[in-house]
Amino acid sequence: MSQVHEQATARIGFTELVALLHQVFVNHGTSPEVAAILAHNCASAERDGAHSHGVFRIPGYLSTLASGWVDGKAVPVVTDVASGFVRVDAANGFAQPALEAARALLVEKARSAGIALMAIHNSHHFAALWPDVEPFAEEGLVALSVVNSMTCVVPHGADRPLFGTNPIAFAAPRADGLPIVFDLATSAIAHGDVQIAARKGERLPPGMGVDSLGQPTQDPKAILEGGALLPFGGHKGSALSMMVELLAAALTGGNFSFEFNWADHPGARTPWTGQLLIVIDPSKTAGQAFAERSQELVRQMHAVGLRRLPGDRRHRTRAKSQEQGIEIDRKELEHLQEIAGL
Ligand SMILES: NC(=O)C1=CN([C@@H]2O[C@H](COP(=O)(O)OP(=O)(O)OC[C@H]3O[C@@H](n4cnc5c(N)ncnc54)[C@H](OP(=O)(O)O)[C@@H]3O)[C@@H](O)[C@H]2O)C=CC1
Ligand SMILES: O=C(O)C1=NCCCC1
Repeated sequence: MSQVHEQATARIGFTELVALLHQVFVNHGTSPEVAAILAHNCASAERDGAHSHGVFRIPGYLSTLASGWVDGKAVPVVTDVASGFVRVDAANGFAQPALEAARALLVEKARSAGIALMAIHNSHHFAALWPDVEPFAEEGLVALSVVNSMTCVVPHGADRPLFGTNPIAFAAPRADGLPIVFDLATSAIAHGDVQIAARKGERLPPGMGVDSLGQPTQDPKAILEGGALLPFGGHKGSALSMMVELLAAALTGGNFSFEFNWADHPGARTPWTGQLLIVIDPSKTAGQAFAERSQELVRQMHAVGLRRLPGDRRHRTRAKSQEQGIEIDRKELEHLQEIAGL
């Protein structure tokens, strides 16, 4: 006897997913302007297969909004501090609207001075970092960004967690291709991927984290329930994570990953920290040569046998999503439609 099984996944177009998420955010307390920015960011991550920061994050966004921990209607305050320095108070809102509010000024400064820095504080970053840097490289600029998160990583040589998973993202233009972009947590694995593994009942590779007794474990639940993550690459990743705390928190006026207490806001999930962006106009130092030089570097990397550049997997997934629609868990999609009121 044949059985008809419902497909486990469905496909949705990018514009449709943005519209759906926009409605979800507005229904849960954000302004339409904030909703537009978050919906685009979250749908872009899902489109590119960056699942740890795509629609998987929606329940976290919504419980955070419901808890009152973050202001979904915050209006960022932009201060033009100096020739190469923009400061943004995100006003206890999400980081991406703060970046959007100051983007034009940052680009103008980078183009006139050759380099400009944006320091965002009082902000919540709950997303992938590459969407914050990639657009700059698409307009010929080099961009670097760091953001700190919440305490869950044991510094190399220490006994207890202190750092966040603290990602670093970099983007640079190249002559004959998409910008070179990497975006990586300084922990051995992103917290989001540990949550996804726990949900799926999968074990992690060795070297990712420790249990509540500080013993190495491959059980994601043991990491999430009283355990902690390790930095990638031992003392090297630990030093980079420390740098992220200094740049994203101490330099911006934001919280260190260990400095906020969300106990009064049950359901809150987003870290209330800071973000730093540095944007460079390479034409000021290298003329038009920079994009040619970065292209040459890629050519030589391929010549020595490299098959995958950072960003290649994402761009392949993006192309497939654009052709066939974004593949998404059917139940998750139905839930989003329900909470969007459709
Ligand atoms: N907001 C926050 O506070 C935080 C956000 N995050 C986000 O979590 C996400 C995941 O981070 P993480 O798990 O470290 O990312 P990954 O380890 O999956 O990937 C890191 C980078 O390396 C590239 N890459 C991966 N494998 C290879 C390979 N075999 N060869 C060449 N390049 C490769 C990726 O490109 P590709 O994408 O093409 O695979 C990506 O640019 C990031 O977007 C990060 O911003 C993490 C921590 C905190
Ligand atoms: O995956 C991670 O690690 C994080 N993502 C969003 C913010 C907190 C940490």
